[in-house]
Amino acid sequence: MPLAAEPDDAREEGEDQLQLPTTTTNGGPALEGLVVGSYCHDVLIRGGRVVGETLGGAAAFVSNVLDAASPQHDALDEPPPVVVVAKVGHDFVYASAPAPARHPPLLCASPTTSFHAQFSETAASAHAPDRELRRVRACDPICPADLPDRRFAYGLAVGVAGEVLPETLERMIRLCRAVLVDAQALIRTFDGDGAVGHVALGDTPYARLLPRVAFIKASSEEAPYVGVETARRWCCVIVTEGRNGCRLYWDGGEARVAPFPAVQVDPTGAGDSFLAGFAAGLLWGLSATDAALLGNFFGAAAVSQVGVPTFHPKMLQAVRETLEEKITKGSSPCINGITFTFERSNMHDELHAGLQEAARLMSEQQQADPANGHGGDICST
Ligand SMILES: Nc1ncnc2c1ncn2[C@@H]1O[C@H](COP(=O)(O)OP(=O)(O)O)[C@@H](O)[C@H]1O
Ligand SMILES: O=P([O-])([O-])O[C@@H]1[C@@H](O)[C@H](O)[C@@H](O)[C@H](O)[C@@H]1O
Repeated sequence: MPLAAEPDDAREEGEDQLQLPTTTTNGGPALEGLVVGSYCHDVLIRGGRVVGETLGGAAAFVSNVLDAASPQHDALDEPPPVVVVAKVGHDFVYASAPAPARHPPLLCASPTTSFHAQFSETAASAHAPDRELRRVRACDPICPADLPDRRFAYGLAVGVAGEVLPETLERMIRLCRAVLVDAQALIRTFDGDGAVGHVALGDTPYARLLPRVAFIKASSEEAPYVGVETARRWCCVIVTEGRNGCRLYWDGGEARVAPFPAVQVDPTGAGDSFLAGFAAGLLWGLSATDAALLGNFFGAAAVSQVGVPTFHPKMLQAVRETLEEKITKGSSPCINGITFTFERSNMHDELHAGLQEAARLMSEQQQADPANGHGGDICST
C-alpha cells in the first residue's frame, strides 16, 4: 500500500532546501505535527432557541487532544510541538480560549467562519444525523503559502468549511511524512443558504491525492460519499459510528473497535477528537486498530461536554499510565515508521480495559460538574 510514510518525494523545485525536523536528544526526528483547518464560531440551536455558543472548528478540538494526549518528549517532559494553521476574522471571540491561545490563528479581513447547528428535538438514533449544519459565514481559505516552509512528522487536514484547498492538501503531503485527513474537509458542499451537503470524493480534485494520504476518517453519514471499497485500496479508511465505536478498512483487512461509555450532552467535535486521539495513538507507537481505541476514548470525552472539552488531570494521568504500562519501552512511533501496522495487537483488550478505567474517572468528573462550565446539556429531550 503506497502509504506516505516518508515525506513525499515528488517535490517541487526548491523544496529540497526546506528545513528538516529538528532532531531529539536521542537522535530520532522530532515528531512535530501540522494541523490545517480554521477555528470557527458554533451556534447551537434547539427548538428554534439558541442553547449554546462555543468555540468550534476541527482544529480547536484536534489541537486540544493532541496537546493533552501526545506522548511526552523524554528529555523535555512536554508533548511534541503542534503547529496549527487556522484563519479567523477580527470578530473572533475565542482568541483567549486555551486551544487558540496556545496555537494563535492567522487574522484575515473576512469574518470568522460560523456554523449554526440545529439539533433535533427527538433523541438521535445511531444512524440518523443528530444535527443539521449551516455555514453562515466563511473565512478565507488556507492557501499553500500559509503553511510553514519546513517538514513535519505528520499532518492533519481538518477543514470544516472547504478551507483546505486541494493545492493546500497537496502541499501538506509534500511537507509531512504521513497525512491524516478528515473526509469532511474534502466532501462538504454548501447550498445558497449555507446548508451542508456532500459530494462524492471521486468527483472532487482531492481524489487524485488519496494514494498519497495515509488515513482518511469519515463518519457513517460521510462514508458512502468517500466510497470505502475504492478508497481502502489507496489508504486506510476509518468509519466512525457514534456511540458504537468505529471500523477500520485497509487493503486486505478490517477491524471493529469497541467504544467507551459516555453520557452525551453535545455531539459536536466527536469526530475531530476521535481523529486526534487516533493520531496520538500512532505517536505512542500503537497499531492503527489499537490507536483507534484512543480515538474512541477521546470521541467519548468530546460528547460528554459542551464545546471543546476540558480534560481532568487525573483522567489524563490514567490514560498516560495505561499507555506507558502497555507499550513496550523502545517501541517507535508508528507514524514515524516506514509502514504502518494495522492489525490489533495482543494487548488490545487490556488497553481497552485500562482506558475504561480512565473513562470511569471522566464520568465521575462529569457527575461532579454536570454543566461542565459551558451551559448544560444540548442533547436530552
Ligand atoms: N454517544 C457516544 N458515546 C460514546 N462514544 C461516542 C459517542 N458519540 C461519538 N462517540 C465517539 O466519537 C467518535 C466519532 O463520533 P461520530 O458521531 O461517529 O462522528 P462525527 O462527530 O464526525 O459525526 C465515535 O467513533 C466514537 O468513538
Ligand atoms: O462534530 P464534528 O463533525 O467532529 O466536527 C464539527 C464540524 O462538523 C462543524 O462544522 C464545526 O462547526 C464544529 O465545531 C466541529 O468541528
